[in-house]
Amino acid sequence: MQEVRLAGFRNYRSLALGNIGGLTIFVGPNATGKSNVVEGIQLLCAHGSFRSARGRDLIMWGAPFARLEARFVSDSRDLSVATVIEPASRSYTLNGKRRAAQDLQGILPAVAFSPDDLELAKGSQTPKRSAIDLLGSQLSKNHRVIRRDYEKLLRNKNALLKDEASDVLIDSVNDALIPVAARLHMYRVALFRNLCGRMARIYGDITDGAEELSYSYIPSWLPEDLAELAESRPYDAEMSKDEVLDATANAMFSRRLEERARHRAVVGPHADRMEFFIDGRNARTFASQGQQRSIALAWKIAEVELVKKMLGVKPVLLLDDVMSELDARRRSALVDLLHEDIQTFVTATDLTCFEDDIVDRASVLDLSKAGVRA
Ligand SMILES: Nc1ncnc2c1ncn2[C@@H]1O[C@H](COP(=O)(O)OP(=O)(O)OP(=O)(O)O)[C@@H](O)[C@H]1O
Repeated sequence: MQEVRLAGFRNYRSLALGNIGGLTIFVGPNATGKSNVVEGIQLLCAHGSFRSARGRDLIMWGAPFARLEARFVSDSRDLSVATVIEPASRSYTLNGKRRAAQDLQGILPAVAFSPDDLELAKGSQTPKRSAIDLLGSQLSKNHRVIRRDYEKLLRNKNALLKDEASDVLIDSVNDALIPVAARLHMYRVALFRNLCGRMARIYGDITDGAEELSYSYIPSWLPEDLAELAESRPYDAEMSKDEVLDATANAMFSRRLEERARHRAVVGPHADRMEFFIDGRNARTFASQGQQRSIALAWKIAEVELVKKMLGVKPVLLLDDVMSELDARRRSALVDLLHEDIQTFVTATDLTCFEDDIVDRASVLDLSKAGVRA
């Protein structure tokens, strides 16, 4: 990425970054807009962001729309991508020509790591599902399209359940939902398995082989006794697409009264869970904060590896405010990536958490300085 421009985005009326090198460190006191720049770059690359904000939150207060643009070289070609964000819609261009978001997928992939990711091994499941789908959407157009279709159908179903619609209407939306749910499940599980295989090795490296990382992917349709078991020890069952289809359809049927009573869908990939285990014990309940952070770090390093392997390009790495959150050992695992010739943007309130050699080869941009923000 050689150039980035943000206009009417978050707290930036206009920000232009040119001659971008391998490593850029954005510094500035709290609330200067460091995370905002990183979010803008991630939206340009991944067409999604670690903050999952609505359009109207991304547009500068009072501005009609936001425009993000990046110039970069891919396969020796000069390319420019732009995203225009309006309150209720987004549009994308490649070299000035209008494109669908999925057509730009994977051209300029990004891996972002923010303090929220440090919670990836903890309780809430939503960030894990979002992280795996955001990664999948960058790696495969199909994953993106299926996820979008699934979310649309799920919104329809939830609206019907809320309105206490007739069984006929709910059955018809279920008929459309089941195959899409099964496909999204298959994509997710394959990706999660691939990611976790790498994470296990990376986690072993971070802990000098002293601890073993394993995982469970717990589908929402798993019977309660098996789901409980999968929460207490690693679970990774291989199932064919037809088996997943049947399991989804059966669970939707057997839990239809529960869905009616709760006025929302309880079966489907939006309710699947992912758990990690250290030496066979559930990390959510037993891991120390440091161990949970190592899992998050292993997840992110594994994402970088996967993007490189599957897309054949190095992702842009966005490290928002995480350096100061990691101890020296974990920071050094992350810094190893900075030596891998991966274009990286890092934010920090000051430079104290960086080794001298890192600062020496970085472009340091103080976002609080006049002239940086117009
Ligand atoms: N749509 C918007 N329009 C204008 N300003 C916004 C908008 N959204 C967020 N902001 C402002 O942007 C400011 C900077 O936010 P940002 O999260 O980038 O700060 P930061 O430099 O990363 O801070 P910290 O070091 O505390 O994480 C915040 O004060 C916020 O109120």
